[in-house]
Amino acid sequence: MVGLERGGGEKGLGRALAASSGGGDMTFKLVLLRHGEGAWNKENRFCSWVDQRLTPNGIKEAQTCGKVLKEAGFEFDLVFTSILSRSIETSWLVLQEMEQEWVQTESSWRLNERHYGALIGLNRAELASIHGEEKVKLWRRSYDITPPPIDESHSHFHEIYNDRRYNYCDVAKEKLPKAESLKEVLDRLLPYWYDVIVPEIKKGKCILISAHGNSARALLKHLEGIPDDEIVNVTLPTGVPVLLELDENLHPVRPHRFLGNQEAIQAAIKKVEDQGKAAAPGKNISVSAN
Ligand SMILES: O=C(OP(=O)(O)O)[C@H](O)COP(=O)(O)O
Repeated sequence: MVGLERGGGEKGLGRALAASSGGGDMTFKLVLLRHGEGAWNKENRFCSWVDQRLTPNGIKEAQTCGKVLKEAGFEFDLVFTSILSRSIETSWLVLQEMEQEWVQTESSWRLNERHYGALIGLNRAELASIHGEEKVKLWRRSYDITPPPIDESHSHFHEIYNDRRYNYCDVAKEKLPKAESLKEVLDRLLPYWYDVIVPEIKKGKCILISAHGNSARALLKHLEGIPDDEIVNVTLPTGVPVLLELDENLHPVRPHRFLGNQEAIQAAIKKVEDQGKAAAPGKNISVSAN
């Protein structure tokens, strides 16, 4: 369990930083979150736009996250999620734990996980044993490499594109991505960030964004100006709140902070990184190494 006592100094953090003016300068706080563990996180498969539920462990992670944020004194005014169930379910559990279930929530496909194209459903370790760990790392963590696109022959194509949640997007269904690099995630996320989220932050609202490993990485890259060749080293664990403190121009006033037990968080990051290590070759892997 993530314990505040070990991290130290987090009690009252939310209150102290709530759009406050310390020394005359406005500081906005924003909490970014990758949802709790989903079924395919556990199976080490690229989940992406396939709608998977939280595992019992993922539910616990979300509840622990809620406890951490409550203990730190956060009072959210608005929550944003993707339209994938695991990010929505995580936000419910966090708010429930914080006794803030009433907080308004808005969901957009623009916060969805990166579209992993033809890699969706594949096991990372098996893929690494075929194509090599370096190639899998490039697919997972590079900035501008787009994986092979999904097509109708993919076993999850129709499940994704016939899902009626995509009828309500602000782009036509046929224009939705078929694969994305991190750069392409940022391209579709930024209009939502600037048009919808930023105005709310500038009103002084305390915002939680419950998103995904790569949609959260893309936003973090943008906000912190992380260079293209350094974003490869940024990995987010499931269910751990990331605090960003921004000035009035939405520039970070200090580097982002993971809230909770720092030892446990570092171990969780390593676990996500290790998902790309090679294992014995499996069956049913049919992606071309282009
Ligand atoms: O669905 C995914 O991310 P999510 O669990 O944050 O929604 C991706 O499969 C994450 O894969 P990655 O950690 O290899 O980028």
